[in-house]
Amino acid sequence: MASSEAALSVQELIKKPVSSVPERYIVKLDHNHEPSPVQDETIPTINLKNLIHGEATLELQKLDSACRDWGFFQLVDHGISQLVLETLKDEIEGFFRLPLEEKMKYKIRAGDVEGYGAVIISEDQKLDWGDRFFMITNPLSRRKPYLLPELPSSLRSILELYIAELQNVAMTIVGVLLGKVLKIEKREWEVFEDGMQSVRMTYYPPCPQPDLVMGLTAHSDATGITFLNQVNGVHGLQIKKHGIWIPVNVSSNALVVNIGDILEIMSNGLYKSVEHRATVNSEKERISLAVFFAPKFESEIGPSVSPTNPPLYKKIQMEKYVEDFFTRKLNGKSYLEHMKIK
Ligand SMILES: O=C(O)CCC(=O)C(=O)O
Ligand SMILES: [Fe+2]
Repeated sequence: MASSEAALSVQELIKKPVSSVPERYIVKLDHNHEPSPVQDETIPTINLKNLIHGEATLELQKLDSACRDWGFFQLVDHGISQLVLETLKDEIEGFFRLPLEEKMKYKIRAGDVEGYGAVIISEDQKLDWGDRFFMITNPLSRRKPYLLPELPSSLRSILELYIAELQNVAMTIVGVLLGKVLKIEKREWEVFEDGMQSVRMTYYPPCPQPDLVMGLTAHSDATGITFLNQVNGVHGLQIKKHGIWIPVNVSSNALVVNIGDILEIMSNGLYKSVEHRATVNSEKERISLAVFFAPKFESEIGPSVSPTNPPLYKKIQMEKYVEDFFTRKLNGKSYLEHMKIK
């Protein structure tokens, strides 16, 4: 196997028993070894059914404070059936079990960020302990013909069903947050309808020295709102609160939802796009599926402001924003910093 291929797949790397982690994956981490009073805290739970039907006002207040204080919540009663979630799990597990040659058909091509594998910018770059598959799924015109359309058909159909259902859930939540709570005019947030949608599937193999590596480097999501499905129920996600990394424990079948940079911008800083990262463990593989929603490429993104609420962020064309973002490496919240009016 050529060295560039070895770098593409941690799953391949650990097929031969390894007792120590190769240098390229070793990173200095601020694991919180000291007990901290906030470590017992956990992200709020929001019930989608209640948000729509039941005690909507109470649930709406909970959602509003979750997005202000945490930037994260777990969503239950989201309406996505057990059957869909189980089929999705089987299909994604099956995909990562395919031989490397099969997965390499989808490998990231030079200069691109979509496809299977790691985005390698330099030879001395540290690598995450995880194999990723990232692709844009909407608008249809942006789908790379050799990615989603070429996936095994059973995986493709369940993914398409899942992302179509999530699109509705995302629209409901964006409508509640920006429309009902923040009273932003519909024309400003309906840009999420038929907007940019992308998907990242990640396979994190068990690691002999999990404290030396990172499954996914700390970052905030550049998009609007993200739905994370812990496909095989293994935990590993951590979020940064008051400078401390807090592990996120999710109930089974709940989806983790988080505010991305664009919703932080549109809410003029009221809702927080919080840094998060994925850790790995020595026993169990972990699989996650993140679906990202953002405004249409033709729209302009910027904060909704009033005379008493002056803008804290710049305005930018969505097309330009995506282009700028994809040319940078994931690095904390650096891109959002660049959008701030100083
Ligand atoms: O796998 C995870 O838990 C986190 C994934 C994530 O944050 C991302 O794909 O942006
Ligand atoms: Fe993320």
